Amino acid sequence: MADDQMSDYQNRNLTPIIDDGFVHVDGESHVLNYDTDILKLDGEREVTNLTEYDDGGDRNPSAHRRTPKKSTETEEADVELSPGGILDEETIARGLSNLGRSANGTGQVYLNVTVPGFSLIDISALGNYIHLQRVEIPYNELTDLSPLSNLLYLLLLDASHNKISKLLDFRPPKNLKEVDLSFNMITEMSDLSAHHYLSKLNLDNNQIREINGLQNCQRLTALSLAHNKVTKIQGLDNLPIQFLNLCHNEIKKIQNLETLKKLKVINLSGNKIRSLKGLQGHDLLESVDLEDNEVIDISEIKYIRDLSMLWQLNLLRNPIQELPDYRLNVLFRIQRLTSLDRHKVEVEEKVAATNMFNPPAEVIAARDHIMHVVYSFLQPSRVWDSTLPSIETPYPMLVLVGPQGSGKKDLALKLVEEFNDYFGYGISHTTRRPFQEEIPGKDYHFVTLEKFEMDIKMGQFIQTYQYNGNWYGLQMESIESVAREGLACVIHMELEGVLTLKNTYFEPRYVLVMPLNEEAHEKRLRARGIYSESQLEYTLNRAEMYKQHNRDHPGFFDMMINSDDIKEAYKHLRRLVMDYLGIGMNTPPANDHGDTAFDSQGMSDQNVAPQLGPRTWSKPSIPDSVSQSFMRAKANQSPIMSGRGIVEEASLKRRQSAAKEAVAGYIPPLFEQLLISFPKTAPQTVEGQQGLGEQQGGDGQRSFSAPVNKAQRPRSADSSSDSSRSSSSLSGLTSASDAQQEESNEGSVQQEGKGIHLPTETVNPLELMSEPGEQSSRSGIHEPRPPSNPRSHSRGSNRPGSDRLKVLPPIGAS
Ligand SMILES: Nc1ncnc2c1ncn2[C@@H]1O[C@H](COP(=O)(O)OP(=O)(O)OP(=O)(O)O)[C@@H](O)[C@H]1O
Repeated sequence: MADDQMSDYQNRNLTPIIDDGFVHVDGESHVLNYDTDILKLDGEREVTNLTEYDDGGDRNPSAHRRTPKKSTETEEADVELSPGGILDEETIARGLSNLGRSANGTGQVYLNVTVPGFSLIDISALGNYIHLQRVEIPYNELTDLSPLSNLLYLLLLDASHNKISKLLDFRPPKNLKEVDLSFNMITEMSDLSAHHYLSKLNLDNNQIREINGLQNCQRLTALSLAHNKVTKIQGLDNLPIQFLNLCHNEIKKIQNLETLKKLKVINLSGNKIRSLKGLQGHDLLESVDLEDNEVIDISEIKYIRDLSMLWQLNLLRNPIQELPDYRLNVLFRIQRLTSLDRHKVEVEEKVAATNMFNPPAEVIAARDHIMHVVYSFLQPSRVWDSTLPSIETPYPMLVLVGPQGSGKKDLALKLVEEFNDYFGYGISHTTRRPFQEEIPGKDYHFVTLEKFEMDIKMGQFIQTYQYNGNWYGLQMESIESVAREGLACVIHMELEGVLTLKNTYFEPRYVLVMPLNEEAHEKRLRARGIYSESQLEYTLNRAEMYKQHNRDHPGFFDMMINSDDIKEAYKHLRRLVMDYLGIGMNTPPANDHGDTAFDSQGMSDQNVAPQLGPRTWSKPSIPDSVSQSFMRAKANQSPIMSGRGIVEEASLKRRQSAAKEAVAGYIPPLFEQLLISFPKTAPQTVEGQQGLGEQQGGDGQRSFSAPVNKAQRPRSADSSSDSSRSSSSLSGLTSASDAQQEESNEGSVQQEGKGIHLPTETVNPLELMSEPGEQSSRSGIHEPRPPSNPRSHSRGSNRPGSDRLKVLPPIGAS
C-alpha cells in the first residue's frame, strides 16, 4: 500500500509541501504529527523519548542495545530481531507507532518508527515506509543513511550515536526539519543547500573543525555544534538562527555573528574566549553562557550591558570571578539580569549593587555620617567641653547649598566679612589644590589625601563628600573654632553634604543658592577657566538635580536665593540675615555689594523664594522682642571679650548643672549613650571602609562606603532623623539667645532629663553633691536611675583637654 501511495503521488506529480506543521498536497492541508525537541543546547545530549524504552530512561548507550518494548508477554518469544545488523520487517513492525493519516489524508499509516540499540548496519528496509515522518535510529552502527532518501515526508531524523562520517549525504527528503546526528564521526560539514526546511540541526560530539555548508538553510533556527573542534565562528551569515550552541570547542574570539539578527540564546562555554566583543548589537539576545572561558576584565561587560533582552548570563569559571565584588559589579552594570552564574538574582542584590556602585545621595550621606560618628567614638580622648549638646539650643549655623559655581562660597565669605560680630566662616577641608586667588586657611584647609584620610580615621570629620575627584569635608573643629568665639557658623556645601548634616544633631538653616539661568551659570563656570568640558556638563546636570530636589522636597531648604546676579543675591541674603538678626534694618551694606541695604521688595522679591513647608525663617517659639533685643545687645559686644560674656556665663551654668546630674548619677555619661545608639552598625561600618585613594566605578563620586543597617536611633547627641527633617530656626538661636532662653526655662529642661551634660573641673563635685534641695527637686520627676558608671566620675575630672578654654557655647541639641 505504501508503494501504491508513493507511486500515486509520483504519477500525479503531487509533491507534498510541508510548512509550519501542515502538509499541503494537491490543494489540501493536513496536520502533521510533529512533536519533537531533539536539539539540546546545554551540551548534554539526551535521547528523546527514552521513557518509551524498557530501561526507564537509562542514558547509558549500551542500555539501548536491546529489544524495543514488547506489547504483550507472549510476544517475548525468542525471535531474533534484525540478525546481523540488517533491519528486518519484524523489528520495524515493533518500532512503529503513532498511527495517523497519510499525507494525502486517504489512509491510516504509522508515522513514527523507533529502532534504537540493535547494532544496525543496514536500514534498507526502512525505504519501503515512505509515510514515516519521524525516524529514530540512535545507538546503532550505521554508516549509511541513503535508504532514507525514499521517505518523502520525513520531518525528523534521530541518527545519533552511530558511526556516520558524512553529513546527510543521501538524496534529501525535501521536508526534513530536524536532524540529530550527534555522537557520530563526522569530520566535516557538507553543503546542506538541498535541505530548505531544515530548522534544527544537532551535530554535537563529532569531529567538525569548520562550520560551512549552511548558507542556504534559510530556516535554520537552532544549530548545535557542541563538543567539536571548531576554532572559528563563521559560515552563519544571515541565517535566522535563534539558538546557537558552540560550547566546548576551540573558539578564541566571538566573531561573525553580526548578521545573526535573530539570535536569542548563545552557548559558548568551554572555549578560550577572553572578550565579549562580538555580542553587542544583538538586541534579541536573552541568554549568554560563557562558563569556563578566559574572561578576565570586568569592562568586557560593556559589550552586553546594552542588550535590552538579556536576562541570563553565566560567567562561572572565568578569571573575572576573582574580582572583588564581582557579582554586585556585574549586577550593577546589567541591572536587568534575573539569572547570573546559574543563580537567581535577588532584588536585594540589585539594591546592594546600586548602593555599592552608584549609591543614592541619601545612602552616601547616611554612610558618611555613620562613619564619622563611629570614628569619633573610637577616639580615646575627646574634648567634650565644646561639643556639649543641649536640649533646647541648636547651635546656630547657616548653610549655603548649591551647585558648584553658584557663588555660595563668595556669598558665605562676604557675609562673614560684613557680619563678623555674628558669623564666623566654617572652613571646610579639601584635597583639591588651591586656585590662584584662594588663601589656605581662609577659603579651605587644603590638605593632602593622606592627611584627609588620617583625619577621618581620627574621627575629626562630621561629613565628607567627593566631588569631581576631590574630597571635601567639614571638621568638628572648624565649627568649634567659630563657636568658641561666640559666633554662629556659616558654611557652604553640596547637597550630599547637607544630607549628611541632616543626620547629625546640628540643625542649621539651609539656603539654596541657585543659578536659575543655566546660561549665566555656565558662563560663570567657564569664566573660571579651570573646568574640563565633562566637569562642566556634570555640574550643569547637577544644577538640574538641585532644582528637581527642591521641587520634590518642599521644606528641605529653608529658602532659595537666585544667584544669577551675585550682587543681587548677596543683597537678598544680607537682608534676610539682618531681618533674622533683627539688626540695622536701615544699615547700608558696608561693602560694594549694593547702593542701598535693601530694596523695597522685601521677602516677596522674586530672587528670594521662601520654601513652603513646616518651617519658617524665624523661630516662632521665641518672642521676636526677646531675640531681637538680645541680638541688639550682642551686636554691641565684642565676640572675644576679656571677661566672661553672656554666652560664656550661660554655657558655664549649663555645664555646672550637667555636672551635678552626672555626679549624682542621673544621666549616663555621654559616651555610654552614644555607644548604645549604634551597637550594631558601628563596627561593621568601620571595618567596611575603604581607603580614600581607592577609586570606584560609576560617576566617580563617593563617600566612604560600607554596608549600612539603618538603625532606629534614639535621641542622643547624634539625634539623626530622616533626611528631609526640617532644620531648626536660626532666629534667636545664637549662643547668646540660647543663654537667655535657658535662663528662663532651665528648670523645665533639666527636669525632662534628656540633656547630656558632663561635669567640668570648674565645678567641685563634692560641693554639688551637698545641694540636696536641687536634687530633691528633680527626684520627684526622674525615674530611679542605676548608679552611674564609676568611670564617669574619674573621667569627669581627668579627661584630656580639660585645660582648654573652659567656657564655650554649646553646639547642637538633641
Ligand atoms: N564639606 C563639604 N561638603 C560637601 N561639599 C562641599 C564641602 N565643601 C565644599 N563643598 C562643595 O564642593 C563643591 C566644589 O568646591 P569648589 O571649591 O571647587 O567650588 P566653588 O567654586 O567654591 O563653588 P561655588 O562657586 O558654588 O562656591 C562646591 O559646590 C562646594 O560648595
